[in-house]
Amino acid sequence: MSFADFQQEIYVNGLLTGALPPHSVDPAVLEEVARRRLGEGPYWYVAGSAGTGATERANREAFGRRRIVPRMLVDATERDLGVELFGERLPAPVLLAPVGVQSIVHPEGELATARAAASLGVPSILSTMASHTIEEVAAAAGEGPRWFQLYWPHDDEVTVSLLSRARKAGFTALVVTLDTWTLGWRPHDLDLAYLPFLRGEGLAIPFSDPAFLAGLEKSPQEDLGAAVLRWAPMFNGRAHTWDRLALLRDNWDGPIVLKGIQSADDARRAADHGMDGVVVSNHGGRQVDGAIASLDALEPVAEAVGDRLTVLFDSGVRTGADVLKALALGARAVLLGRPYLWGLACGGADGVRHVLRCLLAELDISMGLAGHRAVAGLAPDCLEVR
Ligand SMILES: Cc1cc2nc3c(=O)[nH]c(=O)nc-3n(C[C@H](O)[C@H](O)[C@H](O)COP(=O)(O)O)c2cc1C
Ligand SMILES: CC(C)CC(=O)C(=O)O
Repeated sequence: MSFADFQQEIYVNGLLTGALPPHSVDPAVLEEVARRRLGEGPYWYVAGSAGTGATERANREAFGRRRIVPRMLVDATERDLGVELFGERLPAPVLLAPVGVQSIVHPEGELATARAAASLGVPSILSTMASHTIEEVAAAAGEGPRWFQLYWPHDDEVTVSLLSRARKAGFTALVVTLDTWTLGWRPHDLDLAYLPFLRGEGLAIPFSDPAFLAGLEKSPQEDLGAAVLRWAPMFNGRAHTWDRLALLRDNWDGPIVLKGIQSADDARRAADHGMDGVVVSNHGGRQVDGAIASLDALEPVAEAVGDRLTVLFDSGVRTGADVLKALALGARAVLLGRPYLWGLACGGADGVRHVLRCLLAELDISMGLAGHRAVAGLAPDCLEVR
């Protein structure tokens, strides 16, 4: 079955039973429904971005400036969206981005997300700041591909312990997020004084970690304040430096991908330091207000290191056509962020699966209509820049 069949399934269902799709196929409508279901704090925590929102808008505008140039009389009836990442064959060039504290959106949080992604063979990247433990999420993912995202603690014993747990639980690739060593200036969260972590949410992974717990006199359940006070300075407030990557290399025997790269120079340094990949990302515009659009950063990075590193992309992907554009500009695959959270809010695992199926169906159909049989054939000349 191709991803495009989802379109036919919706029409045929409607014709035969009168049933409409369970959720809108329009990401903006889904966000609006989610907004009505969520409280102000959780909604804005997910939807919000840094400062005036200029970076978040720039992310979208950069997609708008690029236009697909469809080619005719090409037989692209049969398409293969498959892609190989670090020796693993994936059915499509899409992963679910690491998103912390998903319990503020749905009680099943990362478990639901992992189940939905696994049902389509798509990797979901588990955040260090999850509402469920590494081991619980691994069990939920079953046979599905698993990647782990590290918020890198300033405590080597805790770092090594987290890596060893993730490896033991079957996570194959490590994504190290570099752009959020301290939180960006987020006006909505500040006005609502809403930060879920300070209430102990999203801390299931450190709070179940033997090396983290060893530094506490009482368990987090007995003394939440003390546990949060141990956690906060360990994870937040100070950046690591390039020389420290050796610790991760020595303690992770799979691929390591640096997330948050926006400059070709940093991408070259990543390659020089023995990394395997980068995610060109500005964290969905949540960190540096006025930063360049992530899509504008992609082509220079891909040109600089595309032959040395696996280049992934995120920030601003909303539609299948967006995925096509990012692939054409040099990404091997893209990470989807906020849209799947809206699916999670509206329908748990089914909602996340719905969002993924819509995105992949639209990608599949857009590829065919633009005359492309495989993602490997996409290149910058498939696009025109305004
Ligand atoms: C609510 C929320 C929480 C996030 N948590 C994390 C996280 O724990 N780790 C991480 O590396 N990135 C995190 N991100 C960033 C995403 O991984 C991704 O870079 C971003 O959402 C992509 O932009 P998009 O939302 O425009 O698709 C988070 C994003 C959101 C919206
Ligand atoms: C700061 C993190 C724990 C979560 C995150 O990455 C985000 O809110 O953007």
